[in-house]
Amino acid sequence: MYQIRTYNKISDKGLSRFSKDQYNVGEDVGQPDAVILRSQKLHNEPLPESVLGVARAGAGVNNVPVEEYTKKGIVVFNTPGANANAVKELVLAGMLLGSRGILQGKDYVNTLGDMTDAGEMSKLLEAEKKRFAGSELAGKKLGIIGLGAIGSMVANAALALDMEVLGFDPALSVEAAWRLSSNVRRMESVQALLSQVDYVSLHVPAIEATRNLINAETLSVMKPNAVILNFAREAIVDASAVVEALNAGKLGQYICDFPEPCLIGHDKVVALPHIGASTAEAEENCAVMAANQLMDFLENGNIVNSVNFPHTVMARGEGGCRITFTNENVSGVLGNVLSVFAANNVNVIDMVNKSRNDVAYNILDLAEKPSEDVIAALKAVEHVISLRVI
Ligand SMILES: NC(=O)c1ccc[n+]([C@@H]2O[C@H](COP(=O)([O-])OP(=O)(O)OC[C@H]3O[C@@H](n4cnc5c(N)ncnc54)[C@H](O)[C@@H]3O)[C@@H](O)[C@H]2O)c1
Ligand SMILES: O=C(O)CC[C@@H](O)C(=O)O
Repeated sequence: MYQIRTYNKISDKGLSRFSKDQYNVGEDVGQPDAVILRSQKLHNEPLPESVLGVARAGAGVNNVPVEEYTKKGIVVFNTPGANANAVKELVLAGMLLGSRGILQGKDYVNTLGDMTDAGEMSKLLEAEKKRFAGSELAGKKLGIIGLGAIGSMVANAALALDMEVLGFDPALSVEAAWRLSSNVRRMESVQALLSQVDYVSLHVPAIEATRNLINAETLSVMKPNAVILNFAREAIVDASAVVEALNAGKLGQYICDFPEPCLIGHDKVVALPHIGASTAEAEENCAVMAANQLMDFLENGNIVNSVNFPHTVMARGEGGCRITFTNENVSGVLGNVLSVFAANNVNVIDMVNKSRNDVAYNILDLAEKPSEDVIAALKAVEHVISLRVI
């Protein structure tokens, strides 16, 4: 039986992918082979040595100590694009909240609970509604920083709303470029983008290069009425610099999915409780994708959508036994492993060897299962980090 530990509320549609006769799944699983989670922070949570893979049912992996796990040979997966539509829709809602007096108008109407005369109420509302007038999105400039799964969807939707869209993404993937409308104007720097836009939406991962991407300096080039939308991560925006800019009349509004104490109650802030991906559809998509990836990894050794290991897939063939191993990405390791097979008359039928940064990953199909001594000799090869017999 494979053991899967879960953190957070993972959609049943995903968890039911794990067949009951092959998988034991739950929050209290003691010696897990794999972990599936959403936003649980794993940085200070020691994982048992038994863990081979960690699947983030979502896009961001800043809650997982990826570098540390890579050194241990733990494969980290995410679910690219699986919740992108949910985030896109909330960003659109965020832009509408920023452009019209929707929340303010609703709050005002709710103060009229003591009125009993409908005619009086109607007269009052018609007199007061000018306080809640807004402007349209059509014709406004939206800047998007990060044009991956979410950013490209937001860009295309904004174009459909007749907005002018400017984008910045120095590492745009080919797939993302294919998804993106050619009407998005490419900008060469964050500053150039920020200085022109009425709205800016952030869709970059929280990594060292994007920490406090929005700060006092970058804020200083923005239009005084501009609206920042942050549905990416807290760490990307210096919230105290944002509050200062809002208070000084140098920024229009801040609309985000990441409340911080300094933002609470500010009348130019709309802060939501990290619900960008909280739709039934997104939760299901992420959970199903994460579960499928984990099953393929545990049962076949295949690696799809990992953030730290190379994409490695080999169809199951005639072999009687499959071995996978991870090694430090230095020369000679594969040769030394194959020498162990040769010295012990083990026939390798098929194999694939891929590398990514400091790690290499290998799948080998063998004619038959090698002896325990051979497996021990393989594990002892210098620079081999971990090895499984499937
Ligand atoms: N609010 C939520 O619930 C929610 C849900 C999903 C994702 N997210 C966040 O949104 C982020 C983006 O998600 P995605 O699915 O679009 O990911 P993605 O990987 O498809 O896209 C990220 C894009 O950012 C670009 N990028 C990286 N560094 C950059 C930089 N310094 N400047 C400009 N562009 C840069 C990449 O090239 C890539 O195209 C995630 O990492 C996650 O933190 C939040
Ligand atoms: O699981 C969630 O609710 C949030 C997921 C989101 O932050 C992500 O990075 O995909």
